[in-house]
Amino acid sequence: MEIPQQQRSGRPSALRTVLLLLVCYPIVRAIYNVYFHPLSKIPGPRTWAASRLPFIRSLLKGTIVHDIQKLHRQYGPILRIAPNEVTFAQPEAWEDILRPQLQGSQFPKDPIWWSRPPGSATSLLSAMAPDEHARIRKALAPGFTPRALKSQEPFIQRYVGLLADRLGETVLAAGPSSYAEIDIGPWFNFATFDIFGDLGFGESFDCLQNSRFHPWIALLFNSVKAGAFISATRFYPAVEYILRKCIPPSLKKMKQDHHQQIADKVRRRLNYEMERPDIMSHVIKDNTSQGGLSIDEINITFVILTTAGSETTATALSGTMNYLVQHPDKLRRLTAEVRKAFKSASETDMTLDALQRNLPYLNAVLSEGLRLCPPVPWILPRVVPPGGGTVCGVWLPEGTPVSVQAYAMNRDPAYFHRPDDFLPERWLPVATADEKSPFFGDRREAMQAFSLGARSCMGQHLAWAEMRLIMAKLLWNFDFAAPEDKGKWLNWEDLRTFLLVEKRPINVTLKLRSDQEE
Ligand code: HEM
Repeated sequence: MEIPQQQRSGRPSALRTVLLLLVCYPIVRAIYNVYFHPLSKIPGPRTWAASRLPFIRSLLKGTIVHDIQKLHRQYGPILRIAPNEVTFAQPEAWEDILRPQLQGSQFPKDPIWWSRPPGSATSLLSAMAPDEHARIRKALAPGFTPRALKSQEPFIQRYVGLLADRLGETVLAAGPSSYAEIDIGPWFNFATFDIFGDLGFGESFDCLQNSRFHPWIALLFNSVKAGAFISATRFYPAVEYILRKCIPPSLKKMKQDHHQQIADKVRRRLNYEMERPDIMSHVIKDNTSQGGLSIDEINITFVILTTAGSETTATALSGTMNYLVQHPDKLRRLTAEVRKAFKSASETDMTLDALQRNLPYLNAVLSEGLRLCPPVPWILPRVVPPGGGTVCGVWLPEGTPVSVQAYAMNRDPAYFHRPDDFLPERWLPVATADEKSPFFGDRREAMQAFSLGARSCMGQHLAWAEMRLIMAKLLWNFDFAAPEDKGKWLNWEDLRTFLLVEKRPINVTLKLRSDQEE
């Protein structure tokens, strides 16, 4: 049978039209994005303004924080990093985005990064609506006050003591009067995970006991990395849909087992008959009142707290120690301060109170560590609320994702003198009081390692307590140094970021302090 002429030519021409559209649409869209989009006047590279792809590439490579830092240097503190997104490296952005003054003008979280996976309960981090977030935060808050911290001090002291003991054994195993060369990074993780295990679930993860990660924790960083990949797919819902369909059953089973383990841990803690002043005790106590948390909300929130509270603190400690051993003069000054302040490193001498009050250089060193190695190097996007909003003097249409670049800002010469150098002195009181100090003009408010506002870090008192005690106890007990072979030194700027910082070995040498050997 002969196919009519119209039909014969119709198919190819329909196909041609579809192909033409597929080719033309992205080009037209890119031209619109660069020249006619409401954000077209905001500085930034054209390729990033034209399409989301350069951003995604940088995110998946783990270089997003450094790429954006370079772009800020080139284009200034207000930067368009995707067709519809703007990021800021200007101190005022903290207040404008995270603590807006006008009632009802909260910038909610961008669901691309935070929305919960299907079937999962709402957690503190995934709660989008301000009132739902406030309900969960209120239930957790009593466990994070300075008063609660006081009653949690014995738990913290126990694990930090165990950390010092285990490192002491490692040194002794290397032979008398000798020194050990170790990667100190995992040890910080062991301590912070064990502390949170006990404060959160009533049982440590036994990382210090076994000198290795609990299998569950070994999965956590990979899941944070996977989180970056999942967020990338969400920019293209069809890709996200297909990838979700392709998840192998073995991976789904692993996830289920993981959740079951957490649920078991939480159940065991909830069944305790004895009172213990940990974080969970406050959740249980207040849970009978209206607005308490469901068991699923407790499970998921405590999983998130485990990473939020442990990985971050360990990163800050790793970064600070890495800078210290590479700056022997600062290390010497800090070690001397710690050893002079305490007769012993016992719980009764080296208290959290004393560490906070009497060691200005320790506090300055940790602040400098947080500046150069922020554990949360960029605050993931919030969304401009209905009606639009102004950030750093720029009006933005509603729905625009906006973020704060902590890493770029902390190393910006516009805000800090010699910004890439490790100079704890900038945080000493004299630097703010003495006009002649080179650090007098530093914009210290640019550094907000714990963020600001309704969603700022709940665990900052705990984090400071852990950082001070761990650093002081180790320096009191051991002499630290960098390995002689500079090839083993880590350059913090080389680390990749997948929402959190991906660490590499922090090689240090340590021996028992020389005035104690005999
Ligand atoms: C040096 C250590 C730490 C740093 C630098 C840090 C930093 C931060 C930052 C920047 C945020 C805000 C993230 C955002 O809004 O996108 C945050 C949130 C949070 N942090 Fe931390 N954190 C640290 C340790 C801890 C610890 C020890 C805990 C307690 C277990 C903790 C619990 C939380 C919680 C619960 C939130 C979410 C608060 C909310 O959404 O209402 N953090 N942290």
